[in-house]
Amino acid sequence: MPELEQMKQFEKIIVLDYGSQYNQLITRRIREFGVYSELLSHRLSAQEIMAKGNVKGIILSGGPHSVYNENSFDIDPEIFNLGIPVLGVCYGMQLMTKTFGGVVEASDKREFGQQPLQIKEQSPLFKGLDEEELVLMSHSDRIAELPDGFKVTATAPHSPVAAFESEDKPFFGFQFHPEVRASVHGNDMLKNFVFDVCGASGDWSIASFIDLKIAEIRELVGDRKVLLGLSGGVDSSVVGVLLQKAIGDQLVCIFVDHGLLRKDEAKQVMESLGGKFGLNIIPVDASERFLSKLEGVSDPEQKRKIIGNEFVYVFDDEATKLDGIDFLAQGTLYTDVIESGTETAQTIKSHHNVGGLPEDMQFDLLEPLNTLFKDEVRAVGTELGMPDSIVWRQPFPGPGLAIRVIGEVTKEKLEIVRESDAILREEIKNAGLERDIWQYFTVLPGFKSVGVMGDVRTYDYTIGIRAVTSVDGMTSEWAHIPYDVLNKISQRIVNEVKHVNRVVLDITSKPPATIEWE
Ligand SMILES: Nc1ncnc2c1ncn2[C@@H]1O[C@H](COP(=O)(O)OP(=O)(O)OP(=O)(O)O)[C@@H](O)[C@H]1O
Ligand SMILES: O=c1[nH]c(=O)c2[nH+]cn([C@@H]3O[C@H](COP(=O)(O)O)[C@@H](O)[C@H]3O)c2[nH]1
Ligand SMILES: NC(=O)CC[C@H](N)C(=O)O
Ligand SMILES: [Mg+2]
Repeated sequence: MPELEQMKQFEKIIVLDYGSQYNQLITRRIREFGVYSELLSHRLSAQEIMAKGNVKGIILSGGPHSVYNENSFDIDPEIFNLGIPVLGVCYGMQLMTKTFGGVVEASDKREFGQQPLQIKEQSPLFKGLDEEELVLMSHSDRIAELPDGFKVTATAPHSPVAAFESEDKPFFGFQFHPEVRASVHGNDMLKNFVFDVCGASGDWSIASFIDLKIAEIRELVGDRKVLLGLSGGVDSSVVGVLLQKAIGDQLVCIFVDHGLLRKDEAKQVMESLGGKFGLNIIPVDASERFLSKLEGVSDPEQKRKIIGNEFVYVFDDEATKLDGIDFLAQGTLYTDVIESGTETAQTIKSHHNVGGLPEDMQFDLLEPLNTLFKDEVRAVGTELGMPDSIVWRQPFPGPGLAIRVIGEVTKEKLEIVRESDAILREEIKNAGLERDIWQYFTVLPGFKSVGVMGDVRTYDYTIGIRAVTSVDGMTSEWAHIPYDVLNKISQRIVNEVKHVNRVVLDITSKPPATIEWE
């Protein structure tokens, strides 16, 4: 997307990415304070950072590496000559230590989990806090020698240097992670950095995000045409309404029925988004195409890549018919990007819309939400005037039921998942739990077991129930559905869905599991 003059005026806190699991949390915490924040590659030079405009502060994230190893991620030292405050978190602090001539070494006492932090010195970052605070530690290196001109401001049981700062420059380091909830007052420390040290005033909001994106989209697209992959889910629907505001009838939406949708989904999407919002939607029935490509394939990553590719080929075909489409818009979120793997983060699973895209794609991508998390997208939708019935829909992954039939996908197995999922959804709705549970669905693990029905031996499939609570899909807990509701769901599935004789409940959080089974 083009960098607009308008964007340059907003105050910014830049987070440099050293590969931590939590680094994206730093940016969203700061955005929650009403200050724009963006996660950028640690390879950026001081000059490239300044080109973003109105940079108020820089945060160096944590990361899995050790600064004393060869080829560990480095920093442009000029960043420390910009006159801008810098906060290093964990790896970031250790990198600062190394840059200023201190010593970092492997510690014989590793620290993982909540630890008491003893605040030893006045520091603007600890304003309003107690002398002892609980913080989350996750490291195995320690600062053995302070760099010149730095002083220790806090200690922890195994970290004599748990926080430090420069005596005369606005440079700070935390060995702990202030961005996670387990650091009880971590948010206050970040706020102190952003407002008191960096002097931000808080000029950012969801409304300004929308205005800015609309301006960016207009500038980029001009009078050309955009094709949006519209699934009826929250993300692409919000992109649809945003694009319609920005470029009106230069937008065409394609809704693909890949044969992997939930019961009645196609009908509902056309009614709710085509009707009320007047989005120009072309439905495409591509089920035979997808199902034949998936035949005989059981590896989850391969399935995801086939589906991602096929989506784009369908979009290509439709674009050829329409003539003159330059952009493919998608409702990609930050979660999709990070889980698909980045320069610094591992691939957890290739989301069809990111890691599953073919290399020979004809379009330029337009993904206005790709720095946001699901709850932020919901706030954008509400701000755009979209109803709760769309904004609060549970997420449904693009690869659909294909990643809920474990292993090879067949029509028979899809039907079992589809029918059992419809029962689950109906009963969750009847119990009034729709808004309490973030996502809920059934999976078919693919093995058979023995049962007895009406005195007859059965040898049939098991259905798994997966229901989770979450804020943004990055982490989740299993939802505690009342036993009587579970009982009803189980009875109905075994009675009403052919070839199922057993129902089990998935009681793992994410991590260590993920929400979907593939
Ligand atoms: N059936 C489909 N037809 C067209 N595009 C699709 C379809 N399924 C997914 N996509 C595209 O892939 C993107 C990613 O899918 P994803 O499921 O993450 O988002 P969503 O469906 O918009 O929202 P939600 O997460 O609430 O389901 C969508 O935003 C959309 O652009
Ligand atoms: O559009 C999508 N394309 C995908 O390939 C995909 N894989 C997972 N998901 C959804 O992302 C959230 C996190 O899922 P996981 O914990 O399973 O990784 C959950 O909400 C999942 O449903 C996907 N969405
Ligand atoms: N979480 C981190 O940033 C860890 C940094 C470094 N690898 C350590 O173990 O100390
Ligand atoms: Mg979806």
